[in-house]
Amino acid sequence: MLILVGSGLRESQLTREAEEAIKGADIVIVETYTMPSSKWLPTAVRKLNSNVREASRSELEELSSNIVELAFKLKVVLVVPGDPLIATTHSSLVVEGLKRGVEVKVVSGISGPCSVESLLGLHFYKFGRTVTVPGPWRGVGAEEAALGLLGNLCHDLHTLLLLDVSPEGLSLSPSRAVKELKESLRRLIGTKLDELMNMMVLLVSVGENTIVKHFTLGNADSIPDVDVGSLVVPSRLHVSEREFLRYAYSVPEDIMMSHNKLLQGFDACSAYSEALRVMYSSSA
Ligand SMILES: C[S@@+](CC[C@H](N)C(=O)[O-])C[C@H]1O[C@@H](n2cnc3c(N)ncnc32)[C@H](O)[C@@H]1O
Repeated sequence: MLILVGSGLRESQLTREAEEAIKGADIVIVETYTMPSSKWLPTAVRKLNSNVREASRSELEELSSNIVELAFKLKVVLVVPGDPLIATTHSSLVVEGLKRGVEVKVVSGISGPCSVESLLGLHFYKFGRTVTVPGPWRGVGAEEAALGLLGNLCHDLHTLLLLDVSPEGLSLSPSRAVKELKESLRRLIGTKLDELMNMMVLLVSVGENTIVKHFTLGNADSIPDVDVGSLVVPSRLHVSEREFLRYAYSVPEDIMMSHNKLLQGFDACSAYSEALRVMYSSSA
């Protein structure tokens, strides 16, 4: 049997179901490479089971057919930070197991990206496509992320931007992510980017002490660095969303009102079509 277990974001978020699965496993594999802030995880898992192996990305990729093989005879548990299937590639392991007739179970965990959306108090139904800002180690620009953002703005939807994690397990810094995003937006929409410089961006790092900082696209120099974080560009904020941000995170009302005014006047759909045209013609 193969069980994918989500650990949540810290030890106190390990569910009873997760603990039982880990305790009852013949072998436990732990990966921490998808989340830079999960260094606590192997120690927490070893408190519940002594047969624990830590796997890097390449080890896990190499091991994946062995994992499925082992799961025919043994109870194999793969522990993943957050939720095991949100913004990770582990669904291929589930499919591989099912294809080969192995019993597969998934134990959900509290997820970083989901917690970001939840804790901001923004309307869940108003989130559009989630994108990842790639790190310099990928050797590609952030055009895909920029397109996703413009498409969401065109549809009046919020955008969650995840920060890429390097093969060594380091997160792209928020200020570098904004720099990459601006460079890509400039390539795609040229001077229309100037109209977005006062657009509000939120940096969110969910933890025991959740951090929410607001800044503008044009003024991202003072953003703090965090171990793990996400950026959110809200679409036009509803009054209930503004109240939440104001009372929970002290985001000033005048900043949110000028953000709304800016988006009201910005023709996001024409910027989006221009960006698509640039992308399309440069890749043709
Ligand atoms: C590849 S995703 C993995 C998500 C994981 N499977 C989960 O469910 O939490 C990792 C990205 O999610 C975002 N993220 C994860 N945990 C976070 C947290 N505690 N606060 C803010 N963003 C977080 C960051 O952008 C991070 O680079």
